[in-house]
Amino acid sequence: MGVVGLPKIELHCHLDGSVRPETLFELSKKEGLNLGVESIEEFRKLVEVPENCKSLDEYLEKFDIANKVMQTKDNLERITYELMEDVAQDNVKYIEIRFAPLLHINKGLTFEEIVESVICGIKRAEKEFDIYGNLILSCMRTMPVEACFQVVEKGAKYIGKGVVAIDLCSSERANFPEVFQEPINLAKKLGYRITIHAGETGIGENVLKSIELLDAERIGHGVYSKDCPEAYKLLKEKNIALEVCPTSNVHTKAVVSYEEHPMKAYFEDGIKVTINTDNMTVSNTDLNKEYTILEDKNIFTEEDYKQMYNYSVEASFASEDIKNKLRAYI
Ligand SMILES: O=c1[nH]cnc2c1ncn2[C@H]1C[C@H](O)[C@@H](CO)O1
Ligand SMILES: [Zn+2]
Repeated sequence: MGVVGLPKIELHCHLDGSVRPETLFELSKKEGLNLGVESIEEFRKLVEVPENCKSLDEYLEKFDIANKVMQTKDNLERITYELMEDVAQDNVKYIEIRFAPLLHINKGLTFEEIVESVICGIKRAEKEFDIYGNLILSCMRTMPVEACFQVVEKGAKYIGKGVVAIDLCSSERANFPEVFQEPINLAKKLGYRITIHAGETGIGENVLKSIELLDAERIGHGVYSKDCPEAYKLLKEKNIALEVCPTSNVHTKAVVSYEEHPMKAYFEDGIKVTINTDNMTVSNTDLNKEYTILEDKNIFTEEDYKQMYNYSVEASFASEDIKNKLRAYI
């Protein structure tokens, strides 16, 4: 579909899963991590998911090295800037980068230093490249609810100054929406937009609960929405976009193959499907690769691509001013 040259939008991209591999290798040596590898090829095997990955939980083990080096202001700023630089080369015009600030406090950085470093990286890249960026603060479902309150409360001062939304991520259990309802409802009151990872590798009911209890405006993945008719109905009625990440879904075994992914059926049924990378390094992908795979497998056409671009613009948490610029591209 010749999408490589077309403008693109990325709504679901984790910073720690998308560190430029060469930088990650360089920084891991500088930080003295003893990984027992000599070459970038060997190193890539440590940070990329293997084909035989069995589950989301196994996939999540691939973030360890990145989070060990993402513990200084300089590293956080540089990694963010380079991600924006790389995707700008791919003609991505707008990106929402997400990360979990509390994964970066291990060497004494304050919450403010962490978030401000990432925002600095975004702003520096915006000045140099033809791209805009915003930040989504992720709360880890593996951490206590109090940690989520902390992220929501401390991050609120950055709303409108780089931060746009709150997310819940990591391992998915059946009752997580009930567990995190209070801090996410508080986030809504404080002015954050809400996107939630739900129904990723199972448990379609979590999509329903994320909409009803957490007021989710977008759903991360939502692969299993079809298993919960009420959730499916609400996605349609409320125009809630799905942030689909095809290669990541194949890797986590959410689906057995691209062809078996329900994204096309959802799209044809009018659900607002958007295409994203999730983790460019862990899944060894980028937006061009995602669209090229979908074209080669005859899953989406160029017309579909344009429709999904429009869905991404409308579902983005960008200002109206930036949305207007994005609308003009296509
Ligand atoms: O696809 C995902 N589902 C759930 N959690 C994820 C996914 N990709 C990355 N994460 C987690 C691992 C990272 O350390 C964390 C913050 O970016 O988010
Ligand atoms: Zn994700």
